[in-house]
Amino acid sequence: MQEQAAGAGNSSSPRQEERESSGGCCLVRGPIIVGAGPSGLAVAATLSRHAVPFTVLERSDGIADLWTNRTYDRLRLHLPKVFCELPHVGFPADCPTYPTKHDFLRYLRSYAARFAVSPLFGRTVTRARFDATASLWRVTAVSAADGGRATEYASPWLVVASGENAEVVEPKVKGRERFAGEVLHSSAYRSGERFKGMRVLVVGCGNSGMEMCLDLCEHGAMPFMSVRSGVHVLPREMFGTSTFGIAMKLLKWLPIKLVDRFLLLVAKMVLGDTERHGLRRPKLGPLEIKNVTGKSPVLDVGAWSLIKSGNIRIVPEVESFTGGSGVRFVDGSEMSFDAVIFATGYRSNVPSWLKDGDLFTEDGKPRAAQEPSSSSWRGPNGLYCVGFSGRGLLGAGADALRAAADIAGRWQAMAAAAAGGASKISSSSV
Ligand SMILES: Cc1cc2nc3c(=O)[nH]c(=O)nc-3n(C[C@H](O)[C@H](O)[C@H](O)COP(=O)(O)OP(=O)(O)OC[C@H]3O[C@@H](n4cnc5c(N)ncnc54)[C@H](O)[C@@H]3O)c2cc1C
Ligand SMILES: NC(=O)C1=CN([C@@H]2O[C@H](COP(=O)(O)OP(=O)(O)OC[C@H]3O[C@@H](n4cnc5c(N)ncnc54)[C@H](OP(=O)(O)O)[C@@H]3O)[C@@H](O)[C@H]2O)C=CC1
Ligand SMILES: O=C(O)C(=O)Cc1c[nH]c2ccccc12
Repeated sequence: MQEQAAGAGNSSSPRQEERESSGGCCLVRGPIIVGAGPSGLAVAATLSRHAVPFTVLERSDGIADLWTNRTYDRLRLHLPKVFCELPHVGFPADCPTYPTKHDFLRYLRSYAARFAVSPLFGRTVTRARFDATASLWRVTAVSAADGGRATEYASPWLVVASGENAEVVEPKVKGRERFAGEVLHSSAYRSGERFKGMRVLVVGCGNSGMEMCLDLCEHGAMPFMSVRSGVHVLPREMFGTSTFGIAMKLLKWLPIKLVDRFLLLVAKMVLGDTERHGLRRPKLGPLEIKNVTGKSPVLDVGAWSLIKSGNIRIVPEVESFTGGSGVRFVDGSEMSFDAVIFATGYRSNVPSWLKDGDLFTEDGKPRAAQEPSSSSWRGPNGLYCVGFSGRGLLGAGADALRAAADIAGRWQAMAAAAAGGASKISSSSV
């Protein structure tokens, strides 16, 4: 049966044609791309420039689900826009240096429209395996709107672009079911407005935890931030320019350890000693730890001064919920809260559906991240990974360019071989 494309214009798009093959499987033209976030869009756009067709499968009902449905209202990119551009198109000149999430979404929508990327929405990829006999990736996607109907798509190339933040991470804390107040993950937090006057425990001190505490304060709530192992806090800007931009420039000339020492020296001058206020700094420097473990430094947008002034209070790691509004910490102390927000991060979901290829560890990280000599963007048998290098949007764009160029080379070689075969047939039949 011919699979009907869900997104408007998809079935009519020559780039995303699907061809029926036997056994209820759609053999698609060009690669299958899993995910229509910034990474998936960047690969699709670059393929489009190489005149290679593609099929994008996206579980949500629109592009960039993370940015559309799983982020808070006050979110802005914390790197300047020049470091967050996707390949081929910059942000508009009138867009602020640190675009809001709405600016970013506008940019992504216009990017998708410009390159005629029309994903098949509502398709959750649940399985992908390489069929060595047919030399094809067989990708199963389930459509909730269609009563959970599963469709198999097949292609010689599979691009994994489902993101490092596909699923929420929430620790299983003892006694959670006995907590009387609301418990939510940062991905479900929109604004501090409805927490006005409430004592809110925010678990985690990454960028999400910090920015939510700031937002809660600004909305008249009383935030407490639970810290397990500490974090590097850096000012978002140093000497009037972005800290990230300065770091990138210095890295061209200096080793990472030296750049880290410089960043920490300036951070100490600007922010003071964070350890004195309960935020221990990790042993590795801010850039090195990002490289080695993926842990992001906090780029401060205002929370730090509220920690210093005591408006955001630091508390230890949570041990258990004690019933009612009580929470016990690992140092044995107890406090009561009206709500708890887990700002405990995200993980990729690739290991749950990618059944072949040795590119990912069991916890969803590209193996190459542990082996710096190997590349994380290409795996065996026509498998590609975009957006898993732990280097944000800039890294995703670089992966996309490499993956699309590699696929385009193979696509063109196949097309040339097919044309050669066809001309042989036609000349022999004349
Ligand atoms: C709050 C927040 C702020 C951030 N800010 C910045 C920033 O300022 N600068 C920066 O460089 N980076 C930032 N990041 C990092 C972020 O990872 C990137 O900005 C960007 O979203 C990565 O794009 P992506 O396409 O790889 O992943 P995502 O944006 O997560 O997109 C992946 C897409 O794949 C879909 N998907 C997942 N699983 C499946 C499946 N099984 N089947 C089908 N579809 C699937 C998802 O629905 C989603 O639409 C931020 C992250 C967060 C959480
Ligand atoms: N404005 C922006 O651009 C923003 C960007 N981001 C980015 O989004 C990504 C995700 O950020 P974020 O959501 O903050 O997640 P992170 O993974 O960066 O931080 C998670 C936090 O939760 C803590 N944590 C995790 N598990 C547990 C546990 N079991 N018990 C106690 N604490 C725990 C971690 O502590 P520990 O270190 O001890 O594991 C850490 O402090 C990052 O790349 C970040 O930079 C996020 C928000 C805003
Ligand atoms: O927001 C993030 O965590 C990102 O992935 C962006 C990013 C990539 N490399 C960095 C180094 C320092 C701070 C942020 C980033």
